[in-house]
Amino acid sequence: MAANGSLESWRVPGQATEAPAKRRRESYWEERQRKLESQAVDGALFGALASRLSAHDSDAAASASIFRSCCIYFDGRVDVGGGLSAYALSKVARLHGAQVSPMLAKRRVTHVVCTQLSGAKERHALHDATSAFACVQYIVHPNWITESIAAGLRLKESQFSLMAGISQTFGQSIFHCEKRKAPNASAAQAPEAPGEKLLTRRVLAEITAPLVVPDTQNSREAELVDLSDSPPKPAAQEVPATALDSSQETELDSDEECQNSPPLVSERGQKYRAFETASGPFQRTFFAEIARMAAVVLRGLESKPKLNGREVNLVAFHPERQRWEVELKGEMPHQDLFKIDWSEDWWEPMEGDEKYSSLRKEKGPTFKEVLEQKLQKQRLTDTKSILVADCNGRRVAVFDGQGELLTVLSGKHVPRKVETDCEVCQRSFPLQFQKLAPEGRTLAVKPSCLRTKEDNEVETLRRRKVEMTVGAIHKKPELDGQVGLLGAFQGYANCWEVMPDAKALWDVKVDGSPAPVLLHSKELSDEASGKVLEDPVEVKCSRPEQGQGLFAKVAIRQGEIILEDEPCLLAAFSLDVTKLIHQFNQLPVSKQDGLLQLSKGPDSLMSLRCLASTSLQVHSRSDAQQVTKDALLASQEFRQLSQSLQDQIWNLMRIFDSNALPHSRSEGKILYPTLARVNHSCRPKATLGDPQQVVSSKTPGFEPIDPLRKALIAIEDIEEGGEITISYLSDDDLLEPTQHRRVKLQSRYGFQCQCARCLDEESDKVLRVFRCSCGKELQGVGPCACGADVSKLVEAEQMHVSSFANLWKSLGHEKLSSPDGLVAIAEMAAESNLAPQHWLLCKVRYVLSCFYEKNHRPALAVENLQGILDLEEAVFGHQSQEKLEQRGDQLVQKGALTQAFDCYAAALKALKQQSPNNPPGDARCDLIRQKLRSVLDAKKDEGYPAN
Ligand SMILES: C[S@@+](CC[C@H](N)C(=O)[O-])C[C@H]1O[C@@H](n2cnc3c(N)ncnc32)[C@H](O)[C@@H]1O
Repeated sequence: MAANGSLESWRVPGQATEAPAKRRRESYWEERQRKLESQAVDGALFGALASRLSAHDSDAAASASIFRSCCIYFDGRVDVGGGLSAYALSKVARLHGAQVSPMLAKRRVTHVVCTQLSGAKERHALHDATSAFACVQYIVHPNWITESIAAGLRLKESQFSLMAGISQTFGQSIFHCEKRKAPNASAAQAPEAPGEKLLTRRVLAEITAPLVVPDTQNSREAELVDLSDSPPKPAAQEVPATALDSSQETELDSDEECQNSPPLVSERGQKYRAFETASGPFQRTFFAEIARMAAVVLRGLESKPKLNGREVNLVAFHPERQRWEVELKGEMPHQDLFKIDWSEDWWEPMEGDEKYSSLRKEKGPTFKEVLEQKLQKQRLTDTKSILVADCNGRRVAVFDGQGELLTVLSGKHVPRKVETDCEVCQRSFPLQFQKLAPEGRTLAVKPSCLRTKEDNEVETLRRRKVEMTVGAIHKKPELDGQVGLLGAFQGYANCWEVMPDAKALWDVKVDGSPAPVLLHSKELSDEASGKVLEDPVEVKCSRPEQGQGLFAKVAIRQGEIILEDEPCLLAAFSLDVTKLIHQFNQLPVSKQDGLLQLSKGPDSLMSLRCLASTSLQVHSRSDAQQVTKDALLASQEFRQLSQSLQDQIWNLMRIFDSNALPHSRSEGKILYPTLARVNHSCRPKATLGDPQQVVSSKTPGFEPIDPLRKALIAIEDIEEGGEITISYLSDDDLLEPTQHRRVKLQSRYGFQCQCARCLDEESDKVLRVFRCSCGKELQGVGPCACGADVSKLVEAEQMHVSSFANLWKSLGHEKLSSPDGLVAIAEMAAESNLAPQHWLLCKVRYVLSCFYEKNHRPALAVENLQGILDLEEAVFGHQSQEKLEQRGDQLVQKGALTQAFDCYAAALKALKQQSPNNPPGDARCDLIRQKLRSVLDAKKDEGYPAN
């Protein structure tokens, strides 16, 4: 086991290979790169090797720069056929100025050294060769290194290129320049994907051949494409080859074939070069922008014949699919101001393109400024609306009403809402999107496309309808234009669940259940006000003694599900430390950081019973003992860790111990990151629930709902800004006076409760009700008008409380075999001036009630239950659904069906008031309804009318 100072290094053997989150992976590779770079190259050893390769003493200074600016990645075994190993090659290459990368890092690795390409790698390389964003320049044989060293200079890669070898199998040398030059030969075999906007390879050839370079070999343009009314055409051959920029010239310089190829030049003066294969039909690799506004007419489409004759703009060529993206002309909705554009992740403005240079600048004109300028210039009239098209949230294209591109903006300049002061268009343009006609461009755009519709019946945010317009969600175009209801707020992820609404306007079913979609609050806006929805809660400082807490940012109604939280750590009560740390290590760094901020509680574990692990033998405590760090230190393995690692592990255990919650579907405890911020109150505003409704999804793009998520439900109205609290104690414990509650909280959770109820000195009055010997009722301990000695009342109270506690300890609730002990306490308490509504009497009688119910003495059960129901009413202002239901059951046993019916009805009402939307409540409601029905049936048998 590593003894360094990082939790990450402390992994469970055999589990470390599980796929870590992306950021972990990055940091892993960064770490490896750092280590690699910090390893010194043994100059004597590898210098000697280099000398042997070059057969003469190389000039150290000159040879050190042979591979300067090369970053090499060794792919697979390179010593096939008796060559040097990747290890030795990397050392000599580094000795000669190269950098070596442990992974094929994008835009970093310049040379991949390998002896052969597998089919997959070959396809990848071919794809790269046609991509505008190829990351590797050369794929070379290891001899390139050894022979360069032997020659004392960096030899031309083309002599060692594996791609050149492949190109020969095509009968023509098409891959002289490894980077960005070849058509995607392998993609010809790629399956044809369906899609409205992607045309087949045949049509691609039909479109491109006449458009850019007349193809003398395959002159089919006349029958295939009619360009007569398709302005503007890119002036493909008008700009001389000398206009090539220097970087491209460098790439092309050694390549005769490339120099002979005519360069393609866009309207904006950007330079591209087309390459061709001898074997395939004449085709070209365009970068997106050259084709962007090029217009052609479609001919010969078989799959979509009705599009034949339509004018389209070419948008981009996807070499891997051999398809063009095209834009159908004339589809821009003129009345509606907005239009969807493409998601073109691989489009970027070219270096040196003045028109687009501002897009990359940190500072520059804002979208509003540019738009205003453009609008002024254009002198738009009312009949000329503007169109704002979104490119996947990264760029916004602004068109005038005629479809002319006015400007394109990206990054910071893309606002959510555009406001213009323009004379003509004094309007604001929220960047929302409209669905185009079916053949229109409807590619996925960012999920910023949701808006809410005012729902008159239900005012709360939660119940608003959300309309998803075009391309609302990546990968889920089937939801476009559908309507759903906002579901639960997901605390940690800051997401709302968008659930299908009651009218089932969504047709999205997963495993027979509607699938939820997670969207950030900021992706949902109110149609009426244009306001982006706010998160309903925030974590902020509570009272100083309580640390942080969860607060309502909007008013929350009783019964609302405030949020649902996903589990992030899970452990059995018998905590396996190693597993806990392993789980922690698997979390994304941001989540780890969040967890480490949580409150740690006392410096001992309060709820975890025992520590056990295969690799960390730390054993248990008796139930009464608390686990301290010393228990861990008893383990030799733990002692071997560095001090800081020991502290981190101990802290993590404390955090888990003081924040984890039980779940009805789990045997252990679970840490919920947002719920861990909810403080305790003895008069709680909310409660926790385990949602029953579990949706598992096998549909790509849909996340299944985690069955272990936990809901936070308001049990009272919570005003905006109010703290949301729950009770860490049971309902029965809450019916005890402050001192008792505080002792319990201290012993179970290690804190002194500072809730409003505990701080209110008067709050116990309602629980401690005495009857003075003069017959007067006293609320709380205070002098009676009759002058009687009240200290006797307090003494008597203490005595009865401790005898009840002792009896309870010795028997336990379940083991009660006779009511005698309890009856004795109740009688004595009543004699010593405790009023019937005193909390102790109510509690004693409640236990008696349970006993009698179990022993089929319903009349006594009913009689003894009433006290605690009254006490609940007095303390909380309502009776608990559980006890009402229990009373209903007892009354049924007693045969008092009418009263039982009333009780069940009250229980149902209490439950619905508490949680009208609560999934667990639904199941409980059903149960009570069933009971109500059976009471009705029984009453019918008795001859009562069913209503
Ligand atoms: C689950 S955490 C609640 C969030 C915590 N306040 C925080 O800052 O992360 C439980 C801890 O919060 C504090 N706490 C919660 N309710 C409290 C209360 N009513 N009075 C005092 N401290 C409280 C205690 O320190 C307790 O160990």
